[in-house]
Amino acid sequence: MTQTDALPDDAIAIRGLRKTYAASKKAAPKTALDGVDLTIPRGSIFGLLGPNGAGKSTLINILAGVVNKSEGEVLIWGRDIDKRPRDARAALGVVPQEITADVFFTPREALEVQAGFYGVPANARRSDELLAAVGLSDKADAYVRALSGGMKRRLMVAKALVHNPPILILDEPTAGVDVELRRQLWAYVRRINALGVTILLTTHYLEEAQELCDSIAIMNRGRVVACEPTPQLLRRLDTRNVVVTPEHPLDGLPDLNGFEALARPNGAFAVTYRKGQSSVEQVLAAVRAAGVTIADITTEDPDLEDVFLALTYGDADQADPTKD
Ligand SMILES: Nc1ncnc2c1ncn2[C@@H]1O[C@H](COP(=O)(O)OP(=O)(O)OP(=O)(O)O)[C@@H](O)[C@H]1O
Repeated sequence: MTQTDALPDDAIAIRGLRKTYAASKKAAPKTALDGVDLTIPRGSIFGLLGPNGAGKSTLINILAGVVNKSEGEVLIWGRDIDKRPRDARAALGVVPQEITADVFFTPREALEVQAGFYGVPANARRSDELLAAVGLSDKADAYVRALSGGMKRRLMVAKALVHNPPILILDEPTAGVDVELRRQLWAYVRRINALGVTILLTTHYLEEAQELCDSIAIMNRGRVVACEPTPQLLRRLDTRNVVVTPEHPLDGLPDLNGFEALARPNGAFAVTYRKGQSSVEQVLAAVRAAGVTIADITTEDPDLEDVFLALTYGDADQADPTKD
């Protein structure tokens, strides 16, 4: 980060981003990003969610300079990746998905080598500070091969920060990590964010996005289908389903005086109501008023998964994005 740049409001600003991978002998051209607009505010922990094939890796790889975009504008820390590619990339630290361990180095050496690679002068290096930030001070001189999986991941985070980038990208940081380790890693991500680093993370785990991120964008089939502050997204969850199994099979779905019924297997139907506005009692009254004798009822609280599915798979006419 150079001192002369004013702090931008947006850590990353993306407009009209498109990417079509060229056809190969075996495959037709593939549009991975289909007009993405995304703004990641400075200082945030921003989550990018989406099913396999949604375009998350393509987007991250364009930011990292590994994949060329087809169209659109990308500013990283206010720097256009077409006009100032080196400056733009210098503002990023990227932690890749796979653990890459430097088995012959100690964590401190690994950070020094990485700093050398980025041309960080010796007097500006802060290996010890970074090791402390990720909780590896007491392992500074251990062999990396002796570190646990979680420690190696934390070392990778420290390595991505050696050139003091204002933005850290974490690609699936906790894939395959157990719950305890996941929580530990989240704590380190929060700590780094508190030090002023903007975080962009991709994840398949809704729980992770919900816990960690102040804003969440959901991608599907190369587009952003939702982008909201996390509490706003969670407010969409202010609903509950009542699942009713009628005593006798119905000819069709009952008319429930304003409530909508959706068919469920085995002759049951579900009614969704907003918790603040109605109650189970009102739903059941409408069901009885429609002449339905109730054999059984259950209630369900939807979670982020339901919002996610509704947003990403809601359009039944579209092909499943996970099937190429
Ligand atoms: N090098 C490539 N050549 C051709 N098509 C590609 C290439 N890389 C990705 N794609 C296609 O682009 C689409 C988006 O893939 P991408 O990897 O960006 O999605 P993703 O959201 O990161 O998925 P995942 O969570 O599985 O990593 C997919 O249909 C994928 O098959």
